[in-house]
Amino acid sequence: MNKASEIDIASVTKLYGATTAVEAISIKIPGGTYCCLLGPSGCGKTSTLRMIAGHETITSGDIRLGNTVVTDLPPARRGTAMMFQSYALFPHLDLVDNVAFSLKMKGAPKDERRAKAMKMLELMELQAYATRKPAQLSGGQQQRVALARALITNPQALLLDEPLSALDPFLKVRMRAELKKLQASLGITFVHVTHSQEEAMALADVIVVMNDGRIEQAAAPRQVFERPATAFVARFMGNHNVISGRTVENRGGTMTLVVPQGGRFIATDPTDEIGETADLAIRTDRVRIGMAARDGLGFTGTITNIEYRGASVKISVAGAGIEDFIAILGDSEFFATPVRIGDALHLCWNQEDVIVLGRTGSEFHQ
Ligand SMILES: Nc1ncnc2c1ncn2[C@@H]1O[C@H](COP(=O)(O)OP(=O)(O)OP(=O)(O)O)[C@@H](O)[C@H]1O
Repeated sequence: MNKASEIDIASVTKLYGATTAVEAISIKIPGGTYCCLLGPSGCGKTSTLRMIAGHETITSGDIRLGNTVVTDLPPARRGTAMMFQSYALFPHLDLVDNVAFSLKMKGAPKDERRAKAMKMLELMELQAYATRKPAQLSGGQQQRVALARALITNPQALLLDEPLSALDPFLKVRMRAELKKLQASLGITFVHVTHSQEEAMALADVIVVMNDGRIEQAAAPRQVFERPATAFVARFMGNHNVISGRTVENRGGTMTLVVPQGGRFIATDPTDEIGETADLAIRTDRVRIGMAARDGLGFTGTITNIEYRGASVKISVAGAGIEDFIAILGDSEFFATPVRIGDALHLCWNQEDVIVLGRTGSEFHQ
């Protein structure tokens, strides 16, 4: 295999007529990284992937792979390979011919391309099915054929467009582990488009969260989850409450206080300097029930819903101008003192569990 190459996306914009699909995004994906482009439908993930592959023209900006600016190169000359959502296998060809297809296009002799295709099928543990047609395989096996077909060109980067979406949930989790293993053993860069937070968290070294054609945050999964940069990222990653609050300067430094609309300051000191309003995130599993601790922040509301989830219980509370605030409690904690819908409940959390969020994605730092 080739040495893994960095992918440098520099101020890349994609317009389709009047529609801005991707707006001046910049990111460097280090060589050998498993990178997931994550975001809701229409945020520009696929357009970004297709521009890296060369299947879509770049309106402005440049893409570099290793030392080569590939902006104007055709797909076959970029050193990338693409695996499509639908696998795009040829139904009338057997597995060997499917896998060998791109070598045939390049004019490789028949013996050579069949030998290489067999090697790729062996890598994917499909050698026993070499003479079958794609329709005679399971979904997971078809996916491995598509991988073999993409990897036969010895790419520096493999580009995967929602590669797991056609699989049932059980197979999805299994193939996810296989993709991760494959990337680690090949050592090449994988760029994987997904709208599933869970998939991105499980696979990626770097998650690029996109929204409305822009990058909201690009960081390791743990950082994206524990330190979401914006309200969008916190909401999209899930398991966070996003509320409005104010930073307050006091003698001990900056402190963040929650100011529910129409409610009151909590744990504030009259001498404190009230700062700007900001969005705050509080992880749902960091919320506790009961009286506020001395430095504890919180509010009292009414329980609007309770969902049993096995190991945990999800409690929704509304009050103090906050419409829907979620607390996830361990099952034993919940059942020790069970509460019911309609009960009043005090929720609290610690100062160090408050994350101050940036306003827009423009504050993106690598
Ligand atoms: N060929 C096209 N012509 C016109 N508009 C397009 C075209 N392809 C994409 N778009 C628009 O560009 C925006 C970004 O689309 P893109 O497919 O990149 O998003 P996505 O995040 O991959 O979405 P999905 O998850 O639904 O595939 C959308 O508003 C989409 O409607």
